[in-house]
Amino acid sequence: MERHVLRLRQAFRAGRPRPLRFRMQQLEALRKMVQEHEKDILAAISADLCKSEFNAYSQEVISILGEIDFVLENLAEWVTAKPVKKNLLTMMDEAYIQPEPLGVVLIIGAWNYPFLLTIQPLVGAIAAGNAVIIKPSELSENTAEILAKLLPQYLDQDLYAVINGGVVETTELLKQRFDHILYTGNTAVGKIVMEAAAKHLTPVTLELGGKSPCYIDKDCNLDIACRRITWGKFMNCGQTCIAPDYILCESALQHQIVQKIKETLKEFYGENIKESSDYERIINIRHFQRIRRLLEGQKIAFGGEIDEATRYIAPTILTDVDPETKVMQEEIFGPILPIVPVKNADEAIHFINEREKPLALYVFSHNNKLIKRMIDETSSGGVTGNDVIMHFTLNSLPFGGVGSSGMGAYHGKHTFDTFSHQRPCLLKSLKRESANKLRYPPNSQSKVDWAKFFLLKQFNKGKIGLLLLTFLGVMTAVLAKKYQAVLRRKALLICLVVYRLRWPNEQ
Ligand SMILES: NC(=O)C1=CN([C@@H]2O[C@H](COP(=O)(O)OP(=O)(O)OC[C@H]3O[C@@H](n4cnc5c(N)ncnc54)[C@H](O)[C@@H]3O)[C@@H](O)[C@H]2O)C=CC1
Ligand SMILES: CCCCCC(=O)O
Repeated sequence: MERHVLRLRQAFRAGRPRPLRFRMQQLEALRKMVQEHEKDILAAISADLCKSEFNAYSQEVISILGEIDFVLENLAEWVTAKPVKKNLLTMMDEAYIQPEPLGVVLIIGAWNYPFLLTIQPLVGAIAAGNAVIIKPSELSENTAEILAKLLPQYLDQDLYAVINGGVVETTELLKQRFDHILYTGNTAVGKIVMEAAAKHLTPVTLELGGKSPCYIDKDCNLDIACRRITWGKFMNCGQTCIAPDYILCESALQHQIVQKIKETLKEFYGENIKESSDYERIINIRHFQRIRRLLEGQKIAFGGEIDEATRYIAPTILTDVDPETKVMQEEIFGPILPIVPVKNADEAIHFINEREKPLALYVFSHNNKLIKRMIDETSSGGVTGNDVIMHFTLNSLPFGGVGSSGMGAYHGKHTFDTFSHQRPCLLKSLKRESANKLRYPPNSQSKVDWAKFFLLKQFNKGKIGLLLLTFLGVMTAVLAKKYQAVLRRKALLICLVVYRLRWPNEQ
């Protein structure tokens, strides 16, 4: 592990990933890899998740190609230094923020969208000028294998490496020093990552999980709500971090919801869901057993069929769920949809707020004020109103968690910012050294008064005042340059007179 990190750090220190042209070339090469090996990538994702190649493309590959195109279109602007507002003391200086790469960064991916959740962070890490180690999840072994095979063929091997392995290898890797770690996975491991990172004071982005609530108001378009919930809940066999984990609604709505979801499932997956090429399977036996145990003691309103041999669990809806039962105590991360009856929105807000902050919140209602109220009175990583999951697809929105659902965010420019240091730069002029006497010892009341003058907020507030002052400042500089010290004192005296007139009582 150490030699991988050392090799990348040496290449980073040599400045290799820094030039904009180089970054663009690497991103274009990454796009070329995806295009030239689309079939291999789709086959790997499909094998890992029993997923159709159509679904593998629309859920993962298309997002990566879109992300690369977006970054290539905007990167030249992102890397450019950004001038900032100045004050009177720096009026004649150069002040700006320069984004700079952090160094060698680590991306740890998860298995449920194994290509998307490793490559999307990689795009931003390359764009920001870093060297990158990727550690795909060992549970999606086919995707991990294809990444290890293809990336070195397209990207600079001294700057971008894939290290495969499970807990042992990841634990070893986490002993190394990185300049940022972006981890996607469960909250328990997120704590392990953060603990390891703390030893090196390494900043982390933790993309974790949680139980994302979905409140259905009695005043909503129930047909549309049930269609969209069905899509987001049962996509990838429920193995989506921002899938609606459970529904909160008035008890009387449950039956209609079950019926409408049942009809939608038939429309989406046909009479025999198990035979549908659009319905995936649970990733492994361990997760299959875990999810099956969540069904114990529950009232199954629809579904419930399971087949261990093929790791099939039917889309299943539970009604009148007791919040104290196991299915409501852990992230489901599977095709089980509990409905927990609440009296109204107040009770729903209370229910949500007495639990850990979720990764996503969903509210379905015709009443926009109610949606905004639920947003204002709860907290979550992100929100989609009258739909589910879709906030993930808009890369102008930072995607991430809060509290136990994670910290930090990425997507689009937010990934570039996550993997950059925003460096403040001030280039002072060597002129008007005399003005610096104000800050040099010995100090005095007069110097303090001048300091107030230059830094006093109220004075800067008035546009006229600022314009006048700028004019006087420029005049002072011009006069000082042309007529030496004599006039300079007069110019400064003029400033003082103006200041005293404007604020006669200022101490
Ligand atoms: N916020 C987000 O964007 C996403 C969050 N998730 C969350 O991830 C979870 C599902 O993924 P997991 O089963 O955790 O994926 P996983 O089992 O693949 O683990 C994720 C990564 O952590 C590593 N890992 C696992 N145990 C470890 C340990 N003890 N020490 C060091 N590294 C370890 C694995 O090698 C893997 O690379 C769910 O909670 C889901 O909500 C999943 C996808 C996206
Ligand atoms: C296509 C949506 C992918 C979202 C990543 C996740 O929630 O696991």
